[in-house]
Amino acid sequence: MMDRIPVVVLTGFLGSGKTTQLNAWLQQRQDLAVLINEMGDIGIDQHLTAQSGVPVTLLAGGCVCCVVQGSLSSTLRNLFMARKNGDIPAFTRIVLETTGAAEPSGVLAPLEQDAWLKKRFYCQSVLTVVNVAAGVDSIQRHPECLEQIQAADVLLLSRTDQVDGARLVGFQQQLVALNREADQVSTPAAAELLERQFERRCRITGRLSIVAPESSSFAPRVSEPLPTSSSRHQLYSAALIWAHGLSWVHWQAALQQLAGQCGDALVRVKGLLRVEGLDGPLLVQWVGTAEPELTPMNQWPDGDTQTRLVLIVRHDDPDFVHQQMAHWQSLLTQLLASGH
Ligand SMILES: Nc1nc2c(ncn2[C@@H]2O[C@H](COP(=O)(O)OP(=O)(O)OP(=O)(O)O)[C@@H](O)[C@H]2O)c(=O)[nH]1
Repeated sequence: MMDRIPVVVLTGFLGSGKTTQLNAWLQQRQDLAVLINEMGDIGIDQHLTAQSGVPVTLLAGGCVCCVVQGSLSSTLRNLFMARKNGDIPAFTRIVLETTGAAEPSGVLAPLEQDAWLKKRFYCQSVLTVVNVAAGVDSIQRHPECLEQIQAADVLLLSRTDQVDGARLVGFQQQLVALNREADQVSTPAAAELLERQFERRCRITGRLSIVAPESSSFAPRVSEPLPTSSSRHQLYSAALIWAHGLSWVHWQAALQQLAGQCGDALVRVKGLLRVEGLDGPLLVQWVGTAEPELTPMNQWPDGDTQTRLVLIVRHDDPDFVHQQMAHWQSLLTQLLASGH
């Protein structure tokens, strides 16, 4: 059999720190190809990925574990052929950054079920980023978090800078109860991790051998059967593309309004905002109920100076996110019209 190309699955809940970890690897390694899967219809992450010269492909519009599995298969085929024909550098492995809602075994299904792909690719590892500051609450609230932790070969602990030592140790023990086989490593993890092989996965024809949790106290509160549509997660996204800009102060007020509208349902916001007086966009990174992080960027990553923002909520009504976005957009229009 020809040498197969390893695929490393980088997963972790929304906003846990996947792109941040990926960027750290891209600064050290030129021999990767990267696939970035985003839930929303517009991609933000590919603009935040270091300009490293490695091939980066965006799979937008849904989760690779269910909605865009077909796109994953065709993208892997295209990458294989482009590499073979010398159209792109001869990468040694693929890093697949999933959406924060992905179920890792669903992500791997095309690699196991498609005979053509199976001959050419294999899953080398599942690396799961866990936001230590969000802690147990996040695991209890979001069933995806638990699935991702249990599927991991290695747990990459992010935001260790935001918790004290005792809390970190306590949380690590709780993670052992959920997946006792996975090593725990703080981010940014060294790039050597990308080489590590995990025997149990290869032996069982690439299938995940999920480690059963010892403790039931982490059982997710939402325990509905998992349908295969995009609604399986009760996580829904809406995107805004807006040609206009506002002052920084008005953007802050508008973001507060968005938080008020969505309440506890708000899970993740990220975007590039056009701000009057700034050459580049204002990068918004907002995870759960924490304060939004607003960072001015020197320049627009792709020359497109429109405001772009993705909102992700957890709600049982799929229309909720669109209603909130429509409501918010009318607020933005009012702010614009008010002449601020
Ligand atoms: N303080 C701190 N912030 C972090 C750390 N890791 C990530 N962040 C911040 O957390 C936010 C989200 O990080 P990302 O790397 O974009 O998270 P992600 O998992 O790729 O997000 P999604 O793709 O939306 O699921 C960003 O503002 C990061 O700067 C960390 O270890 N410490």
